[in-house]
Amino acid sequence: MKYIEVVAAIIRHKEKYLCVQRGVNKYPYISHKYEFPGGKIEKGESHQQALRREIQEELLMDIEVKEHLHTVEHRYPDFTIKMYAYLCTSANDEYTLTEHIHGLWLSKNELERLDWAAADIPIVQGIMRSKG
Ligand SMILES: Nc1nc2c([nH]c(=O)n2[C@@H]2O[C@H](COP(=O)(O)OP(=O)(O)OP(=O)(O)O)[C@@H](O)[C@H]2O)c(=O)[nH]1
Repeated sequence: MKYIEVVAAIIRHKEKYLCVQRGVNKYPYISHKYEFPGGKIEKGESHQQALRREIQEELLMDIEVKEHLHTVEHRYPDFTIKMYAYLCTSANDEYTLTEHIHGLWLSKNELERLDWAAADIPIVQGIMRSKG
């Protein structure tokens, strides 16, 4: 079973969190799901470097990486991911989607409205339970 390590950015700006939607994918359980921006960690990269690179590529956005929030391991039918989620901040709410089909800023209690990738559900629940 393929095993991949992924970083995800929980980008918070003015009490809202940036959520992005994937387009069609060869795996139906990934297609059109919402997720946090990020991606695979490349060889030799720190989590912080991978996050800053991925967010620059996917959103043309500069972020500041803050604390580690959660690590989730999830087994999909065709691969397993280990995902490290970090709280990040941005100077403003502007982004340009280069890979995703939709993006939106939601407050904590609105997050559960979206159809999240299965691996993200524990992360979303953790954010919704968190204070502040
Ligand atoms: N970035 C990100 N990926 C997630 C999340 N949740 C989740 O299951 N994933 C999965 O983790 C993998 C992330 O790798 P990626 O973004 O580099 O995937 P990709 O297939 O677009 O990249 P590739 O074309 O280089 O293979 C994908 O299979 C994605 O579906 C999430 O919240 N953020």
